[in-house]
Formats: sequence, structure tokens, C-alpha cells
Amino acid sequence: MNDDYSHLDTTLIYITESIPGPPTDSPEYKILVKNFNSQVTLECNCADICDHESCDCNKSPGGGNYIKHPITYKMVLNQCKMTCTDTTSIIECNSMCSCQDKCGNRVVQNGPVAGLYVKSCESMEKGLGLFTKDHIPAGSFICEYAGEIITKDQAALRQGYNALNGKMNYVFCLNEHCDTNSFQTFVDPSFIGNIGRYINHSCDPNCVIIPVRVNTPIPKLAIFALKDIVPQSEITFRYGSDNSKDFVFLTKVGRKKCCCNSPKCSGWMPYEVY
Ligand SMILES: C[S@@+](CC[C@H](N)C(=O)[O-])C[C@H]1O[C@@H](n2cnc3c(N)ncnc32)[C@H](O)[C@@H]1O
Repeated sequence: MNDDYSHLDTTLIYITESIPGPPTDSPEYKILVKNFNSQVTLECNCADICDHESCDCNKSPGGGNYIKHPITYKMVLNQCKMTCTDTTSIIECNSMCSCQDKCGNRVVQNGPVAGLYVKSCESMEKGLGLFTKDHIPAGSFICEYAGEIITKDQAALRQGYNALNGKMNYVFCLNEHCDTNSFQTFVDPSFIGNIGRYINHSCDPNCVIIPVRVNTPIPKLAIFALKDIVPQSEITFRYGSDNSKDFVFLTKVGRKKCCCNSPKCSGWMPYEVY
């Protein structure tokens, strides 16, 4: 993965991809590690670059993910994938596939977009935020929200600690649905994470977070541009989805005032008790 970013705060550990959190004796943790070490079986036999017409990966339910941007020729998210929250929504080519790094179905795994930087936001309450130096076309992959993959119990403990101690909350819960089943993934970049940990919430966001699978069945929390983003803009996504509350930052105690400053601001940060 091509990721040259780092943290200014030397107490934080930079990782380019999510890793399992500290071990516990719980059965849930064992399942988490087992899933993390499992391999998605989807594979293609394409030489070099996947052929969109015949490639098995592109024909499968998790395929047909990216299209070439008409001006930049870089791969951007297929519009129909923008709202997917089911477990087969986006599956990229993986280490079992015979295609190469430049395959059009390898985007998130190749690392974040260039030109991101972290700075303090105008609103003190928001703290730091993630910004872009460059123009980013709609559908572009920005970066992963990477951190420690933790169990529900660990997530509750960490979030409770943050709330009690008035700290910012980084624990993110992703809910996915497949038929009648639903799956939760908890990621915490509080101490170990990537550049994605600095992305703030907005009630009128320019990005969206979407589950993307590469090698393991545990999804990467991938952030994509919802619209064209002009240079020096702050990168934002909605912490809770509009209707189903599929993506949530865990907040059991009260609700924080939202300082996104958008005309569409609801006044409060999203929350959900899980
Ligand atoms: C994932 S962190 C985002 C990065 C964080 N701002 C920092 O300085 O590291 C989430 C925290 O940022 C703050 N935050 C994010 N969006 C906000 C908003 N729209 N209004 C107020 N605070 C916000 C909240 O304290 C929230 O718990």
C-alpha cells in the first residue's frame, strides 16, 4: 500500500491498514481474529488488468465497482455503489487474483489520495480536521478509516471512557446487512490509526464511508468523494446515515453539539446506542 502520511502527535502509532485490537478471552475476539486471517475466495484469472466484460471479479455481486473518470482517467466509484451497505457491495481483486496492481478493481488497497493534510478547524470544538490541497473528482477514493478492529465489548468500554473523560470519540461502528443477517465492525483509531482518524462529521458532507473487502471478510471502511471537492476544502462524512443509522460513532451519553457550520446542520452530532 502506498501511504506516506504520518501523525504529528508522536504518541500515536501510524498504520496504513486496520489491525486486530488487543487480545481478550472472549469468543467474539476469537471470531474477529479468525475472520481477519481468512481469505475472501473470489479470484480472477485475468492477465495484468481485469477485463470488465469477462472477469469473474467484475461479474460477481461485489464487482463492477469502479469506472474510469473521463478527464483524469483514474478509477472512481461507480455511482450505483455509492449507497451500498450490504456485505457483497464492493469486493476488490485480491492476492488470489492473477491481475496486477494497476487493475481497475484495485483502488482502496493501493492507498490514500495524495495532497491530504491535517490542520486545526476554525471551530475549536471540532479540533483537528483533514483537508485537501488538490481538486478531488467525485467518486475518488480518499482514504481508509483505519485503526484497531475491536469487539463490541471493547468498543463499549473505550467509548464509555471517552464520554466520561470528555475526550473525543474515534470508535466507529459499521453496520452491514445481507438478507436477514446483519454484521457489525468496530474500528478505533484513537491510538493506532491512519490519516482517516482526522475526518470530522458534517450534516452536508462531501464524502461517504463505504465497506470495501479485499483479502479478508472484515471490511475496510473506505471514504469516497460524494462530489467534486475544491482545493483547501475540509474532508467530511456523515457519522450517522440518514435513515438506517448504518454508520455510527458510538455515543451512549448525550449528544454533542455539531459545529459543521453547514446551512443544513441539524445542530447535533449523530449518535446511536448499539
Ligand atoms: C474521528 S474524530 C475527528 C478528528 C478530531 N476532530 C481530532 O481533532 O482528532 C471525532 C471527534 O471530532 C469531533 N467532531 C467531529 N466532527 C464534529 C462536528 N461537526 N462538530 C463538533 N465536533 C466534531 C468530536 O469531538 C468527535 O468525537
